[in-house]
Amino acid sequence: MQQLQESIYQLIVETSTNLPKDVRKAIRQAKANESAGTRSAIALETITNNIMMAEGDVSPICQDTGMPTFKVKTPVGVNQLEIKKAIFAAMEQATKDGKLRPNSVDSLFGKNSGNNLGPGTPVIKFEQHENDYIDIRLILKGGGCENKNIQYSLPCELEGLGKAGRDLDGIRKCILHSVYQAQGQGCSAGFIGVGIGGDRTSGYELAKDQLFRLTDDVNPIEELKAMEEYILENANKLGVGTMGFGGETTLLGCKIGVINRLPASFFVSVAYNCWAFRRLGMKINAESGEISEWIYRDGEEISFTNETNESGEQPREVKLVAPITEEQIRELRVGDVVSISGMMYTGRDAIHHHLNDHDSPVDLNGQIIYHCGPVVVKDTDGNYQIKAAGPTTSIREEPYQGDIMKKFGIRAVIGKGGMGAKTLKALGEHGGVYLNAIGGAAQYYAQCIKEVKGVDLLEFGIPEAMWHLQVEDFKAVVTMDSHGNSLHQEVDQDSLQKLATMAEKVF
Ligand SMILES: O=C(O)C[C@H](O)C(=O)O
Ligand code: SF4
Repeated sequence: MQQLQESIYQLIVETSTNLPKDVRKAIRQAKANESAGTRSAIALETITNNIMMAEGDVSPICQDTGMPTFKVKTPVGVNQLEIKKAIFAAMEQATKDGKLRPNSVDSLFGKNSGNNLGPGTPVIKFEQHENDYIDIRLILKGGGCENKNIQYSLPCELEGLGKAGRDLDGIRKCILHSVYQAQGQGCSAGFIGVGIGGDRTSGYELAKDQLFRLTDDVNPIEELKAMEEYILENANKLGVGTMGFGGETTLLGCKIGVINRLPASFFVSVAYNCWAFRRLGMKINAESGEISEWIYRDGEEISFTNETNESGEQPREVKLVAPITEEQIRELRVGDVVSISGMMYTGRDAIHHHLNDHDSPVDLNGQIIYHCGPVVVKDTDGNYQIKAAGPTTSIREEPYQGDIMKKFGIRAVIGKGGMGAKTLKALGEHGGVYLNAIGGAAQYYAQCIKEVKGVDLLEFGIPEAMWHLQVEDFKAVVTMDSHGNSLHQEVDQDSLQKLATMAEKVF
């Protein structure tokens, strides 16, 4: 049991900190395809640096270590309850060690269990197999990309593509649409797993199962092989690009599976996974609990160190230190890069909900709010250490953001994926700016955080508390300015037009 727990702990740590080779390969290709100096190229540079930093420091690639999902195959006769116990204990340890963020939240009362255990967490699926070893695979899929999963019920009418019928071409349209609707919000470029058929539950299950396939495997069903190739090629013509910045690569992988359906139902379910596609596996000796082999680790080592693009024209870089004045904000334009030093305050879902009808625990006048739920541990001296701190998807705060900026005099918000029309209007009225940080680059940003100066509302749990952070040279891109410009709106409209050129029947 102790050895089994130790092996599973290794699996968790490696999955969270060391991106698999096939995923790295796809990212390396995306980087090679991007022209030097573009926003997407710069974002990919940060992403690849982040991947290397996470591996080197054995720290989470992304602060959102997701919904841990274990798929376990055991020889007949192995005690599955023992395995479950070992998984729970290993999860708890990995959370304590800052390799996982406490991510299990009571849905009714909002309390974070603090140890990643609770009703429904983690997800563990058992099966038996004829082999004599335990095959255990783990995927850590974050909440932001999970929110971009989508399920279609055919026939249906799709934006840009028109009617999608109960046939291969209808399926093609759904899959293309799924990539379009994700935009940059699930930290594109992403990977998709698609499930055709089943009921609503088994359809999604099948879609997620596809994420356990290697990115370069070949679909044994001829039609699906052709579909996977078609989608990968054509989704990359949408121009959403890394983080939704526009660019050459929008999709890094597409895997499609099929099961039977009911006569009345025809579901196409899509599981969207961000570039931080964390999945690993191992074979464990059923007697001793020792690791006998890693899965998803074959092949050449993939690093990015020598791949640095020669930079083309560099965007304008503006230094910001809070408190920021309205005049400073009005000077910023979409496309500018800002480098922030000084203070910023984290605030995500619970904080925005709270600030809507409460006072702020700190004076936010002229300040910067960072949409971020970090991984935090206390060191031996009792000081908080930020272990991972990338941005979270900002659009969830759309109902609140504009009002809260005006109410407290906040001048800048940092997040990812962009915000909507209401916030854009408020930025213009109030003199505010939206800054896009690179999603998933949790090590890169953690390194910019020099000190935790304080924390408020810790009762909301570590990811949801308001952390007072002192930062140095924290870089982000202006993607929505106070003059009515939004890069996100532009990329969305442009990609919708491109999607519409793909309406004609192909399959
Ligand atoms: O919860 C987070 O920190 C990020 C989340 O995965 C997101 O993409 O919004
Ligand atoms: S922040 Fe981005 S990279 Fe991290 S889990 Fe969310 S979608 Fe994935």
